[in-house]
Amino acid sequence: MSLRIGVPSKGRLMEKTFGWFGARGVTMARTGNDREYAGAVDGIAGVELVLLSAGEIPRELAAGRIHLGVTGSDLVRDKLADWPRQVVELAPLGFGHADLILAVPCCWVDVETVDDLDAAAAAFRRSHGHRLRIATKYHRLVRDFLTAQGVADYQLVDSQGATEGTVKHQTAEAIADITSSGETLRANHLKVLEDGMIHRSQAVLFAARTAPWTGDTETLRALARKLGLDLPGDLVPGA
Ligand SMILES: Nc1ncnc2c1ncn2[C@@H]1O[C@H](COP(=O)(O)OP(=O)(O)OP(=O)(O)O)[C@@H](O)[C@H]1O
Ligand SMILES: O=P(O)(O)OC[C@H]1O[C@H](OP(=O)(O)OP(=O)(O)O)[C@H](O)[C@@H]1O
Repeated sequence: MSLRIGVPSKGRLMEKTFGWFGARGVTMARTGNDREYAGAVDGIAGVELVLLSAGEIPRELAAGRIHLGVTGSDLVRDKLADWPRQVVELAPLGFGHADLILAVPCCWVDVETVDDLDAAAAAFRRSHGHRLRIATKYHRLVRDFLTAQGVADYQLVDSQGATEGTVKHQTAEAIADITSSGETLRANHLKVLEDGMIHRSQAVLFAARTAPWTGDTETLRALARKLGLDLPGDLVPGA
């Protein structure tokens, strides 16, 4: 058996993950040609690198097909129901920062807070005959946030990309999406609600509660020592 660790297969998340492990004596690299999703780990025995889409890592952890995985804290919370039952956060990695926010058109001068949005949503339904539409790919996080704020008079519209454009294209009235520099929001004439912060995300090293740890306990202990991590007592009995 080997301990399988899932890492984003491309872009900044992959490079920064390689950097984080490399700084702790665990060298990760892609192998083969540019398009081949194969990887290798040096500096510790018994660890297998699995290159995956960041969005699929939560599901692979929950299924126990990988033991450890690096992905955004937003993706784990959105893709897994009751995520703390399925995975454990071993370490925040200090990169991949992005805020999941709720935003409305800048020209909605009376809407600055979630309460204002609630009032606007009720008025919108009365005048348009259908619920105000919020475009997002983060369905679970947005629903949970709005439920906690007592907002119910809306509908979610699925948007898997270019979400800020949905308002201009009239497929939604508001959006919930990731922002980092704020450039895309500004360019699309959208403003973040004052209390519209849904989740502050960053890349996190997660461990799967359901992975078959038996046989990999030694490797896990050695890796945790190398990375300077404390393992939660209930993750692997005896580790
Ligand atoms: N500016 C940003 N834009 C989008 N995602 C960002 C940004 N900054 C950090 N992130 C984080 O990166 C992660 C998304 O990564 P990525 O887009 O590679 O995933 P993905 O959608 O699964 O990719 P793909 O399916 O194309 O492989 C999320 O956790 C997100 O919070
Ligand atoms: O605040 P900013 O620095 O402008 O970044 C935010 C934008 O970046 C992401 O989009 P991405 O480029 O990943 O494309 P997408 O629209 O396909 O998700 C995100 O969905 C926002 O649209």
